[in-house]
Amino acid sequence: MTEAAQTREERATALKGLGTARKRVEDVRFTQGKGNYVDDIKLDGMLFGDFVRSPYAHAKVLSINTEAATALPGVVAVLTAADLEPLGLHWMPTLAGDKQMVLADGKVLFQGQEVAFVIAEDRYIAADAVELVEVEYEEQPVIVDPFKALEPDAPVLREDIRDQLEGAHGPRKHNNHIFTWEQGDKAATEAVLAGADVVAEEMVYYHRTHPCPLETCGCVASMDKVNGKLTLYGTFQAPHAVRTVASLISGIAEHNIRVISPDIGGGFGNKVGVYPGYICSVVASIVTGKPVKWVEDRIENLTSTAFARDYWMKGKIAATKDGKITGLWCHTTADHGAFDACADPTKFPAGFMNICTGSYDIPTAYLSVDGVYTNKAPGGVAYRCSFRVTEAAYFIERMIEVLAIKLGMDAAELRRINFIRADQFPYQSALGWEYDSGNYHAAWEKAMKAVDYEGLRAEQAKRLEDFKAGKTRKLMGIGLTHFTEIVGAGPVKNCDILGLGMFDSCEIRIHPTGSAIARLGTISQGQGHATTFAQILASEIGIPADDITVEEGDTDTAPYGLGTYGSRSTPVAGAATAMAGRKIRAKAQMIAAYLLEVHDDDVEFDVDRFVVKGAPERFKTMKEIAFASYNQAIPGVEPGLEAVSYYDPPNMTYPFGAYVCVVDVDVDTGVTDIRQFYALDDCGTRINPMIIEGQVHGGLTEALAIAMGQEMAYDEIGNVKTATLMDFFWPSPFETPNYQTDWTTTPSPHHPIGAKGVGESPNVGGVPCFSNAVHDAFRPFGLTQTNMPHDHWRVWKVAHDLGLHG
Ligand code: PCD
Ligand SMILES: [Cu+]
Repeated sequence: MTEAAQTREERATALKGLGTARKRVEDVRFTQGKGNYVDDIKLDGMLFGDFVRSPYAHAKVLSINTEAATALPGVVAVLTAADLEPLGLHWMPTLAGDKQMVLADGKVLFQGQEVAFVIAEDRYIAADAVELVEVEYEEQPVIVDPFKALEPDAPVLREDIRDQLEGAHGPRKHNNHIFTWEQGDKAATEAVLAGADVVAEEMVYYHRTHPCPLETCGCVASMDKVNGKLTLYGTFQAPHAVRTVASLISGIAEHNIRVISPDIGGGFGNKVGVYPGYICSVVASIVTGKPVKWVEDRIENLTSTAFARDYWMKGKIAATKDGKITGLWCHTTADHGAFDACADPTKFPAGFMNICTGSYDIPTAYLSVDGVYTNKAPGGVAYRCSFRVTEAAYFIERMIEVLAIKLGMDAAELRRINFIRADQFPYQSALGWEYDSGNYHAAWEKAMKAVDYEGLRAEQAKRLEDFKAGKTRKLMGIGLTHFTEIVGAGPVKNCDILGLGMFDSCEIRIHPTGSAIARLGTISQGQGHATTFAQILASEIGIPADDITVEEGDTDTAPYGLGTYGSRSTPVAGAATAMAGRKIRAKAQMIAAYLLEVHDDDVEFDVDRFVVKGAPERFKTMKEIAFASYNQAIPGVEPGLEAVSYYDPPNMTYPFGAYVCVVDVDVDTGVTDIRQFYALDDCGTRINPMIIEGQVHGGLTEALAIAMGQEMAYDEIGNVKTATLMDFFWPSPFETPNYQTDWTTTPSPHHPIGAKGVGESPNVGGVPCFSNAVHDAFRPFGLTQTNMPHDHWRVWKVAHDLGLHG
């Protein structure tokens, strides 16, 4: 037997399990253009839908005339709110407990809002017909500023809930107010602020941006009237939740709905929500009896689907004169746009913003958030961050810098003094979280050493001297960040979406010849789940990763799960995968013992086999055991080798990282040159180092985009100024710096394999790091805070306002 000749190590290597830089199995298809995306789906007789959208940000809809459009040859129907109303589908519930118009019902509330849905025989006819629909609007005053929205005489945006004093998250204090969310101890925090040696205060704005995935959102709805089954293909990050919601909204029994997320070209939170296009396509398919495809274009994606951030965070941070932080206070004004369609676990209307004490041991803290309606697109998704965690990290990492300035202290040292110490974990934060594990000081020192922090500061001082002496026009900035993420939503006890607990699942079937299929409740959008989840299993059950198929995204076959976002797949579905694997192994142990004619306890697992304790030459490989499970009648053991696990995590996981960015800023042009970026990530046990590195590169590049240019900008009458990639910054390899990646490993104590998420971390840590670098360059000239994105114009303006242009 060849297996016997191999060493233990060789056998382990052959599995390509945990820790292996295994090449992504999905890329064989993707790099050959053989992916299967929603727009690749072509069904017999398929029709195409397209939207008439509002050019105004706030207007009454006086009339809609569809005659000319309907008369165009090839047009099948034009739907308006009046057509959806009898079905009760002209409005739909949002994930945040609000409701949203599917098609304009009497008025429009943001530019790009869906007004009518044209269904035609092809995509081009549909687009032509859109132009023929005549809508009469009466413009209304527009509010794009959340502070103005709360003024006493502000126009009422949401007529439908006018004077309604109670919202989904408690009392409303104004017609444009959505909720107030409070965490922590207000009185104690205010007392600390009042008695502190030093208090630094700042308004930190995290601008509105958009996930803008390469593939826009879309779906194909196919109602089979013969068997009563609806199949819905779509770019869904949570296919099972979509099935449940579709059933609840449409009244179609859930077993008659099949939701399929095929390959997805990037999600980044954009594909978590439910959009009018999905509802309209389903209705259109039911009405016409034909499959209906709807796929957005880029402008539609940017103007109408879920945005991210738009948080105005007013902060106060208190410390002793030698820099020990004593208290943190934050009030956030959250601009949610026209409808509250924020994607957060139900009990967290501002997501996990209460992780805003960051990596620091802050004894007293208070956070309040006011959600506000404005005439902008709805959404509020976690664009590469677990539910408002990037906002929280940006806030605290800016406040630390602002405090360092006030104290006249080095910002690296200020962090060092305040980090939660390794011996304090599990750490209970003042705003209610229990951090599972961390070693911040170790990560920080490793980072400082890797970049030669002292050396960088010396170089910076020299540069400043040269600048002042007129020898250079470039300033040097050093950006620092130590972030703590919170991912893995989440424990069913406090995390649900629309009442669905946020557990996740894995089901495994081992085939007679010893290969396997694993199905999960999550869905990859490019993360490489087919590669990594097979690796978890390879280590757990001793079957090579190459012999394990991982399948996700088809609700008819996959076990129920809440999907992929918030870096939850590894913490939750990854845990389920390990647990299901352990069930397989437990059964395999019984089978092995039977075959080896010893007691169950006398065999032990050894990489890819069970061996008789003390007699390693007597063993059965997992392959042999798999076959035996189908071929032998084993007393007391059911045939077959399958297992399923539904995993409810006991806690979140708390990945963290230490980042350093070095930038050269040309004060005359505002051009910034990121000359070094060092990123140390700790995501606990590392499943696939190569995938992790790719995730970090991707997340950092999105962070670069957001910090340095990407923005959803509106003018004062609500026109979207950045609706195409001409204006919306998408970094190319040209702007993207080289990244130096590094790691430490602090396993999660409660996760079965000790892994934490990593996909979002680089964005959460990256944005403050880039931004801090730009701020740091101007620190000697008195800059404490300026708004992102730090595009060339804004940077030039900062230099100008500081008098650096002579
Ligand atoms: N320790 C560890 C961790 C992790 N990992 C890996 O890595 C990844 C990731 O993971 P995670 O962190 O867990 O995550 P997930 O859940 O899977 O995913 C999610 C994320 O992911 C990221 N990344 C990405 N990539 C790509 N390519 N694409 C995409 O889309 C994306 N997205 C983004 C986002 S945004 Mo949200 O949704 O906003 O909330 S959230 C998110 C996978 O594969 C895994 O397995 C490993 O290896 N290890
Ligand atoms: Cu977020």
